[in-house]
Amino acid sequence: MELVAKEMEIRIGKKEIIKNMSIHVKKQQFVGLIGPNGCGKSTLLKSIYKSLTPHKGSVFLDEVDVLKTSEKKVSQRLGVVGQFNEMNFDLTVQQMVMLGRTPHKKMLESDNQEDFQIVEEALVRTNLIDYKNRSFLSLSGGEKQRVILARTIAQQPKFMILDEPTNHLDIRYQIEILSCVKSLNIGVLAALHDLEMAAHYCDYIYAIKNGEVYAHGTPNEVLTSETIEALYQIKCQTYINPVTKNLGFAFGL
Ligand SMILES: Nc1ncnc2c1ncn2[C@@H]1O[C@H](COP(=O)(O)OP(=O)(O)OP(=O)(O)O)[C@@H](O)[C@H]1O
Repeated sequence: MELVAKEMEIRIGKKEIIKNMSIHVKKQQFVGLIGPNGCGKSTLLKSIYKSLTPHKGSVFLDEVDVLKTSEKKVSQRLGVVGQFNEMNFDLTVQQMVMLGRTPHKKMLESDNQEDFQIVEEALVRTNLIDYKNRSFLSLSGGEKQRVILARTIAQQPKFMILDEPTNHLDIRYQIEILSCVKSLNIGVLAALHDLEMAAHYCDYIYAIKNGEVYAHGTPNEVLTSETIEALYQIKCQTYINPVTKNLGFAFGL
């Protein structure tokens, strides 16, 4: 699916958080949002997945007018992996992942064989099969994050939004999670802090500063020393990472 968010404006109280921002994610593209803390990445994403209502703008997933469509219909297409995954009641990992099937079900419809199969596959993809019967609340932050990804995969979305999906994850799992999402071959819009990960996984990047698009283009076009210095107010030199053979970054104040 393609995502087109046009001329978005979001105010919280009197503060203008997002100012006339437009984002386009083409079919099967992995698009990154980068930018300093507080620049508006999460706010923009929340308005796209209907957790916050923008003051102006439109969001379309193909022909679906997201802002005017019910949450259930949107979540049959759109999956979200957010930053915080706190819950007050406990479920097993399998039950948590099964919740991903909810948008596809009628009220009180029970889980069928196909649902269990889809959940099993999502657990395998996220390396969680051995955790199936563990209590969700007993998991580490990184393990919880993988369960949330598994739940989103079980939702079988046609488009995915990720808000710093690799928070809490060690380097191996950062790579595994992003590779797993990439292998789904669906449109993805992801807020990412790690620039090397962004360089490696993104087909296209929007750099955000003070609620506006500061630069956009391919990783090579956007992730230049000049742009990074201007975004984060630091010194930066780019190089080719000898291990990944990709763009690498050296930082200093
Ligand atoms: N409910 C709120 N009330 C007041 N200000 C808010 C609220 N939510 C967000 N903001 C402000 O909006 C700005 C953008 O926040 P947002 O969380 O979108 O940034 P971000 O780019 O995702 O940051 P980070 O990288 O730290 O997650 C920040 O200055 C934040 O303090």
